[in-house]
Amino acid sequence: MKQRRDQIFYMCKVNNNFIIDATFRGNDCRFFNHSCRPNCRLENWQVNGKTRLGVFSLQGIRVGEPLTYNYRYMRDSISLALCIPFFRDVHSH
Ligand SMILES: C[S@@+](CC[C@H](N)C(=O)[O-])C[C@H]1O[C@@H](n2cnc3c(N)ncnc32)[C@H](O)[C@@H]1O
Repeated sequence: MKQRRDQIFYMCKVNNNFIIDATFRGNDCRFFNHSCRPNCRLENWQVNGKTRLGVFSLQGIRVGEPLTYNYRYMRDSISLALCIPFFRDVHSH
């Protein structure tokens, strides 16, 4: 993927041993964008020994408003991932 220089990245790192790759297939969660001031949060649960991810809203969300959570890591922009204050308003949706 790095070699193809894909601009849109659909990887979600659950932990050091588990990465979900939704590049070619996935549910609607693959379309959540990053924000330093997100309207949702991602939770990692262990249910009957299996890892489950859940996305929960943090506030009321209007129809048409982009759904976001804090990726904490993004391949293509360290500043966006770390939510450095100077860049925060520039990059956040
Ligand atoms: C999991 S996808 C999110 C859905 C994607 N926006 C789409 O239209 O399919 C992650 C990619 O979306 C883009 N993206 C996500 N959040 C962004 C943001 N706050 N600002 C700019 N691009 C963002 C980046 O290209 C990133 O690699």
